[in-house]
Amino acid sequence: MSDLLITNIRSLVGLHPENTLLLRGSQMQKLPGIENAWLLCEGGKIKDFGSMDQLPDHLPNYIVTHDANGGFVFPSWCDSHTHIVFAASREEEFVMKIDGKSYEDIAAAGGGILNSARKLQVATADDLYDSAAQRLTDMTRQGTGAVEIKSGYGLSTDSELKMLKVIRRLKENFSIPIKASFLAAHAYPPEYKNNHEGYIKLIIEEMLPRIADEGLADYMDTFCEHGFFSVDDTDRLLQAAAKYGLKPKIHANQLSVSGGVQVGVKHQAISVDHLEATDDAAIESLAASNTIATLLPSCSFYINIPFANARGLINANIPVAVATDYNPGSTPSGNMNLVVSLACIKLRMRPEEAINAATINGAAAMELSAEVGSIAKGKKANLFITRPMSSLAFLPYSFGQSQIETIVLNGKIS
Ligand SMILES: N=CN[C@@H](CCC(=O)O)C(=O)O
Ligand SMILES: [Zn+2]
Repeated sequence: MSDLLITNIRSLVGLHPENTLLLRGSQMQKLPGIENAWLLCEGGKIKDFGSMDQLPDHLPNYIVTHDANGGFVFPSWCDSHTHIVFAASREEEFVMKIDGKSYEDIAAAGGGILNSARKLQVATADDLYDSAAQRLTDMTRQGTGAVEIKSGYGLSTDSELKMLKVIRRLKENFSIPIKASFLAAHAYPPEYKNNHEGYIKLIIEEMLPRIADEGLADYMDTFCEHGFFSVDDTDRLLQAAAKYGLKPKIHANQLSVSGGVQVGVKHQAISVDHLEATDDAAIESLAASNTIATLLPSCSFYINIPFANARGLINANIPVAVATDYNPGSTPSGNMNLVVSLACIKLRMRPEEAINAATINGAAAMELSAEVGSIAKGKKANLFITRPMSSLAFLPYSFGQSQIETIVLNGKIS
């Protein structure tokens, strides 16, 4: 692996001290950096960095030099909430939404998650792998360097295992860190419409042991929402998952105040995600915990639901992450640059806060912040270099347009 020296960096961004693994509340305002910098990658890791007036003059000649030419260098985005394994797009629902149907109307009409499940159940593992690999490649080209991927469109033992095995193949074939979450509790399949207990039992007694046995998941997820999985269902599922060492990362308070935040906190969830409908009780419960609030502003944008109360969460000293929620129904986009812009525009996060939420806190929401999410010696050299920009704020300001010029993964220009 040839080593890489990046020179003439206008600003090297995200230099948190090596022991910083998570930023809470007001800590998120700080995004330390070095102006006019260089950065050296060795063996796939960040070896050293400094200011251009202290550039080491005797570097071995096997080092490849890349002139950033006044661009900024950022740690890669860490996208901690995605559903990128799916069989087909759902643009017919997009048109229904334009015609005024809500997310719940579409789900009640057999669309939504059940629509994706029907298509996934008949798809081959190879086709699922190929389309997910294409999505993941596109995401890395847009600056993402670590990702979490959920099951949840299988809704049967065989199909959930099929999805998780596709995620395992992605882990094997991509060089970026990938975490897998088990989300069979995403919707009740039609055959269990009137037998919720039967489906919960199927998850607990049949799916979980097999998934744990084959080491197919890192986390347990549930869609804790009225009309989907109740607080009691979630409580039982998270308790069962804990027996197999699967920590929770759950969907909570997306469409209504569901109690999902509190049940997640009760089970020491790594993160509770969505929170578009969060109330004071949810904020209080998070403030007294180590659980991360992961906000998904491109989902709010796309399905026209309220944006999460990021300011309330940050003011309560809660760690906030942002992620894409890339899925075929509520968010058909894996673009973290857009997420960061929406975090500023719609969640009223300052650029520094939004960038921290999309890097170090996103990494923490996958328990990866010792490895990625900031520029620190010894961390994986997953970064991107922008075009020359007038300031840091130009990145989210220029929404919908990518400023990224060069991607570096494992210390190599890719
Ligand atoms: N809300 C639950 N799951 C996804 C949407 C899934 C779908 O509509 O296919 C989400 O995070 O938005
Ligand atoms: Zn989701």
